Amino acid sequence: MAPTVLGIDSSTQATKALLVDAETGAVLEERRAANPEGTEVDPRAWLDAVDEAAGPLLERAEAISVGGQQHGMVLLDEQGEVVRDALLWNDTRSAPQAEALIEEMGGAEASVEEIGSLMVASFTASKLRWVRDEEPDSARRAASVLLPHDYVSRHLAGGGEAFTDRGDASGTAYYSTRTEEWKPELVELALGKGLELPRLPGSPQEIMARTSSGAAIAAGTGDNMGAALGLSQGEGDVSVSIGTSGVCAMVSPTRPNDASGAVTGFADATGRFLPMATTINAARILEAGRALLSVSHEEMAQLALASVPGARGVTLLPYFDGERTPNRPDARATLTGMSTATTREDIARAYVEGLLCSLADGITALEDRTGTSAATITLIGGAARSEAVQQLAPAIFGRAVTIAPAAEYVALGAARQAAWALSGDQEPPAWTLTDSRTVEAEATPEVLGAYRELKDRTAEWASKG
Ligand SMILES: Nc1ncnc2c1ncn2[C@@H]1O[C@H](COP(=O)(O)OP(=O)(O)O)[C@@H](O)[C@H]1O
Ligand SMILES: O=C(CO)[C@@H](O)[C@H](O)COP(=O)(O)O
Repeated sequence: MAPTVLGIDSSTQATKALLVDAETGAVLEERRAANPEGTEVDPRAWLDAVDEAAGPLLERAEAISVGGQQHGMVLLDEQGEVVRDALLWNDTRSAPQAEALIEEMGGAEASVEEIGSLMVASFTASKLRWVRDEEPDSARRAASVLLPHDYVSRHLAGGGEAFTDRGDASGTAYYSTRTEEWKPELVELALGKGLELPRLPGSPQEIMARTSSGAAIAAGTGDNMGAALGLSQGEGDVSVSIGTSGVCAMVSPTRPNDASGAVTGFADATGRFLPMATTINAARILEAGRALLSVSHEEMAQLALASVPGARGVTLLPYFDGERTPNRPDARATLTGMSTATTREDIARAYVEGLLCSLADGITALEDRTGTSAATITLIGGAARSEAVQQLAPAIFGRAVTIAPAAEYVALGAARQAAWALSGDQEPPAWTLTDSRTVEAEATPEVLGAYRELKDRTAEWASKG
């Protein structure tokens, strides 16, 4: 019988666990548990969630791996106890600290040279600087810093030395994607003192630890790197994930280099790179629309599809919770173009179009900055289940879109990494995705045009204060 492996996704809204056949990638069982709301979270809640979701499956797995939301700052003291709540990727309070660090590093180009990306409030280093500035007691007590997936992996190993991987490390802003090493001097720059950092693997398929019952634990990775593995993406393939965050990611053989900050230059979990354009607002745009209209997901989709392209002049710039791409941490959403004839259908349509236009800008930025046209574009994530998103994406992106069958691709990617560690092979196991379908539609460039016009106009307002 083929061995079974366990892939875990500790993402912003939930922890998901998949028990998977290591040879074929077939999902044998799936469980989930909710993670706490908010951008500042007690990380011990993720351990309860992983116990609930993955606990009953652990004994059946020969290898395990954890994908997790990127960038979150988990600060621990000398005894390994939590110093303060984790600040998550979507917590924008450290925006001034990110600006200060860019300046201290020598400017935008120097930031990209050192860490592969332009520093923003999402990155762990800017959160460390915020702690230095605002909570000197926490800074004094802190002895080590972990990412969410490292913290969960260490729990499954029953404690001991923490470990991570190059993919998730590349989102900290104290790791060099050029030399593939930690940059402890950047931790010191950010926090005013050094911290212990998790061990990095020698190879992507290294077994980093074992559970108490002897199952191998792989290095794990950031959730977006996990999704690329779960989709078995090749070079030039683009995934568009619509979860809490909106992520356009392309697997690339070359180290990205974008000082504008539109595209971050992360590493992937296999030895390649994963340039990404990431938004803070994504699935929750539709949640906000649903709340406003008091409808279910399905009704929201049907309302949106009952309107017309451009929502009869209504345009949404969906920066509800501040935004990261473009870098407008203090922004709020703007809805324009309403008349007394505007209907519920038009509002629903504007919300779906606003979401898709922000992702279309992400795809354009990725293609521009990498100089590579997307070979394929695959939609994944919770809100990719929306019928309206599926039908309107090809019109707004102006090209064919692949709809992957609804599945937890981050957890599947973690399972693939676990199977890889178990086999010790040079390459991850070849798992094939079945049941993907391609959707096409007539392009509606005028919708993206209206969105971009509003985006430019509000940038002017922002710069005028
Ligand atoms: N049919 C649907 N239509 C629109 N949004 C949906 C649908 N099903 C789930 N979602 C949204 O997907 C989001 C969760 O997506 P997911 O990719 O699991 O997020 P994360 O990985 O950030 O925890 C939730 O905000 C939920 O409302
Ligand atoms: O900050 C980023 C990527 O840089 C986010 O994509 C987080 O990794 C959270 O992802 P989800 O929970 O939305 O999947």
